[in-house]
Parts: sequence; C-alpha cells; structure tokens
Amino acid sequence: MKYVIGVDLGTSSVKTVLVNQEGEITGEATAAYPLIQERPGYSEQNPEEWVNGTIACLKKLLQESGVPPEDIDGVSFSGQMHGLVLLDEQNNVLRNAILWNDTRTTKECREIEAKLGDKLLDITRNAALEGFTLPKILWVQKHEPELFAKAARFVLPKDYLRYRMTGRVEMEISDAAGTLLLNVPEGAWSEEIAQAFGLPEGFCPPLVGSTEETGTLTPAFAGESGLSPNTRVFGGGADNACGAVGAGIVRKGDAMCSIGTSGVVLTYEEDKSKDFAGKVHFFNHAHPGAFYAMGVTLAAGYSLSWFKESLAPELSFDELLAPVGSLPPGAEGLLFTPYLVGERTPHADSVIRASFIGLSGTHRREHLARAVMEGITFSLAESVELIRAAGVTIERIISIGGGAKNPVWLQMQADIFGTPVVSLKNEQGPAMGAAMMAAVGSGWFGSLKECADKFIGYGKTYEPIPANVETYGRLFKLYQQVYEATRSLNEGLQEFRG
Ligand SMILES: Nc1ncnc2c1ncn2[C@@H]1O[C@H](COP(=O)(O)OP(=O)(O)O)[C@@H](O)[C@H]1O
Ligand SMILES: O=C(CO)[C@@H](O)[C@H](O)COP(=O)(O)O
Repeated sequence: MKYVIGVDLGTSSVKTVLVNQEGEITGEATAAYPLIQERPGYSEQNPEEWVNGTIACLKKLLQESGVPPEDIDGVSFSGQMHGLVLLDEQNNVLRNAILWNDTRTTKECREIEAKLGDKLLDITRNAALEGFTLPKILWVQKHEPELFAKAARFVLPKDYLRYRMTGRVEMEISDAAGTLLLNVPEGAWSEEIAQAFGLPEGFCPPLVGSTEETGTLTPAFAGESGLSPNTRVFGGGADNACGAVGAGIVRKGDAMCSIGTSGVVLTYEEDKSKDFAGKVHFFNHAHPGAFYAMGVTLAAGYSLSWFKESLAPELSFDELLAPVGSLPPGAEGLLFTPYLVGERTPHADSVIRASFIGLSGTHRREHLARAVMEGITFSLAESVELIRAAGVTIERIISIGGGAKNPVWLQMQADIFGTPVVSLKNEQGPAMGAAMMAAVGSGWFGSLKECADKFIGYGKTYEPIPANVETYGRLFKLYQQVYEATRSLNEGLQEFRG
C-alpha cells in the first residue's frame, strides 16, 4: 500500500495526516505552537516553530504507523493564509511572521485604497483588509525601514515550510490570492501593484499550482524527519481551498459552510469575470483555473464556545444543546449578533461587538443558546445572500466543522439558507484536502474531482422545512437591522473596553 501525507499548518497548531490509497487516515499527529502578541492587535509567530512542530509530527507519524518511509509517495500542505514571512537574499527569516489575525494595518489599508483606487478590485478582486499580506508589507516598509531594506522576497507560512523541506522558494497560487499582489483572474503577479508600492524586483517568488511538484526533500530535512529523500513535495493550498477540497467542493453548484472557531461560506466558481464587488473574497481555487467566493464570520463557533465557557463550563456541547431543539425558530423573540471580536463579512468592522436583542424574563439558558446558534447562522446567511445576489446558484451546501456535529444546527442551516444541507460521513478538514493534493500530484488520480469521488463520502441530507424557511425569512430581516442599530453604540463604548 502507498501513502501520502497532508500537513495542515494552522494558527494554533500543525496537524499531519497519513492517508492510504483508499482515502483512509492511518495516522495522525499534531504539535501546538504559541502566538506572540506583544501589543494589542499584534499577532506574530516564529517560523522556526512551524518547522520544528512539523518535524516532530512527521517523526511521530512514522513511528506510530510503522509505515516504511519509501511507501510514502508525496507530501502536500494546507496553510493559514495571508501571514507575512520576509526573507533576505540568502532566504534567512528577517523577523517574526505577521499573521492573518494581526490588525495593526488599518492605515496601510486606507493607503492602498487611495493609491490604487478602482484598480485594486479590478486586479485583485478583493478589498483591502487588515488581515491580508500587502498591508503588512507596507507596515514593515514604514516602521522597520532598515530591516525592510534587507528583504529580498516574501513567502506565506506553508510556502516557507515547503522551502525548508525542499530548498526551493515558491509561492502556491491559492494562497498568493490572499496577498493583494496577485492578479486573481489571470493567476499571475501584478507588476503594477508591486511597482506602485516600490517592491524590489523578484520580491514575489515564482508561482506554483496546488498539485504541482516542487521537488523532493532535502537530505537534511529527510534526515531530521525520518522521511525518505525521494518523497515528492507538492504545492498545497490556502486552508480554505484545502477545506473546500477536503469537503469535495470541486464542482459548480457546490458550496461549503464551515463552522469552526471562525465561520466560512464558500462557493466553487469557474467564471473568472464573476463580480462580487469585493463584498466577499474571490480567490483562486486549488483546482487549476477555478476560483471560489468566500464570506467569513470571525466569531462563529467561537461565539458558542464563549457562551458555553461563560454560562455552562461544566456541560459538554451536546448537553448544552440538548434542549435547544424543542424551542421554536427565533428562540421566542431573541436575536443574537455574533460580533464578539468584530466582523469581516458583510461588515468589515473591527469596532462592532455582539448583542442579544429582545432578552426577556421568560428566556432561559437554552433560549440564549438557540439564539447564539441562529445568530451565527444568520451571519453566514448574509454571505450566502451576497454570493447569490451576484447570480450564483447554490444547489446544496456541504456543512463541516464543529457546527456540523449537531443535527439541530444542520436542520437550522437548511432552514435559514433555504437550501439542502449535507454533512460528510468522515470529516477530516483541510489536512485531508492537502493529502488529496499530494495524491493527485503523485499520479494516483487524474484530478482533484476524481480523487474527491473516491475519498469523500456524504452523510445525511437536511431538506429545508417550508414553515421554518418562512419564519426565518422574517427573522433574518430583523437580524439584518441590528448591525446598523448597534454600530454607533459600539463606537461610543470603545473607550470603556479593556
Ligand atoms: N458537539 C458540538 N455541537 C455543536 N457545536 C459544536 C460541537 N462541538 C464543537 N462545536 C462548535 O465547533 C467549534 C469548534 O469547531 P472546530 O471545527 O473544531 O474548530 P477549529 O478547528 O476552528 O478550532 C466550537 O467552537 C463549537 O462552537
Ligand atoms: O484569514 C483567513 C482567510 O481569509 C483565515 O481562514 C485564516 O487562514 C485562518 O487560519 P486558521 O484559523 O484555520 O488557522
């Protein structure tokens, strides 16, 4: 039997999975690493931690599985998006990586908008957000000019890890899409943008595709990890592209709803001219020539885990949610907006905070829990609405993440989105998507579509219940008013925040 490895380089940990030719996970290892948060809004990591964590995982994977290294055909990656890793001429790391959830770059975003005007959307198809990479580059250029003068190129987190494994500096395209330096429809670096911000020649590394081979392991990395130096290494993808591949979102009409710590609604797109006016992200997919549109709710599962930790830490999620199914849609007049850490889609707003609206003396803990689940789903429904408004037909939504573990929530998603919602039989997340890229790269399948047909099994389908769809339609209109109604209140409260 042959194997591939998927490496999911996340924000809090790296997870590696060993997958056989049947698509079965035969080994798994994770290693955590810290966030460095020196000031409010700052979020950094030391790239060396990613490399050390990955080596530890690979060693464990080999030891525990007993699989001979020569039977592992290939390795590929899923990466936390947008993080800036600056390299000097010799490819030494110049400073800690500045991560996707670092929000120090509001000024730089406004500068990008002022300098590029309409060209920003025409070329990158995305709005300037603090999380993206170009604003981080401009921040270093402005605040650390001596260090920036030494910067020869930049890479993203998983591309740095791949460089350390192969010795080749390349950037994979689905991840490059989140830099604001890529011409997304053309799938090529935008020289115009690089020049507009005075970035040196060669600053953007050569692009590679997700299933494209990027060499084999260096003898040094093979020695440290225990893998064979003949192991082939493939491009990989942005974590959301890998999540989509791992959920089988590789065909027109397919959409994904992921409720993890954050929440994502994502649709597969083939038309590169599709115009979302920057209201949702539009990125290159891992499938060559394809794209995806994506809306993000920053505190999705996080809102429910905050609620559980604050009000019922002694209960499991299943215990907390057990009474929720007997309540009617709307939790008897209670709405929740999930803005615990600000929001991204449809309101890119770091100041807004969450609200319960309509709280009454008759409400009990289960009403609040239901309102939180509904509020998270309404927020994701705003992304669904924006994507549909651009003319996209969504035939079914594959639901993944912690939120897909609860059948009441899956039915709620079908009723609020007004679309059949399908769970996966054996969900493995972005690491599986990464392994699938290695499987296709290794020649096991002709395409990611073929691989998805073999590796991914669907579970139950939840059909929308017409009476609930009607009730939620009315509640959604009220929910959508809460943002504007609470915006200036939150601006006023900002000075009192800890
Ligand atoms: N049994 C459950 N029922 C409903 N929601 C759950 C359950 N378990 C976890 N969750 C939700 O899923 C979230 C975690 O999802 P997960 O996909 O593991 O997130 P991540 O990988 O981003 O940490 C939690 O914050 C919680 O809101
Ligand atoms: O910023 C984005 C996408 O635009 C995030 O999806 C990060 O890529 C999240 O990484 P993890 O939380 O999955 O580590």
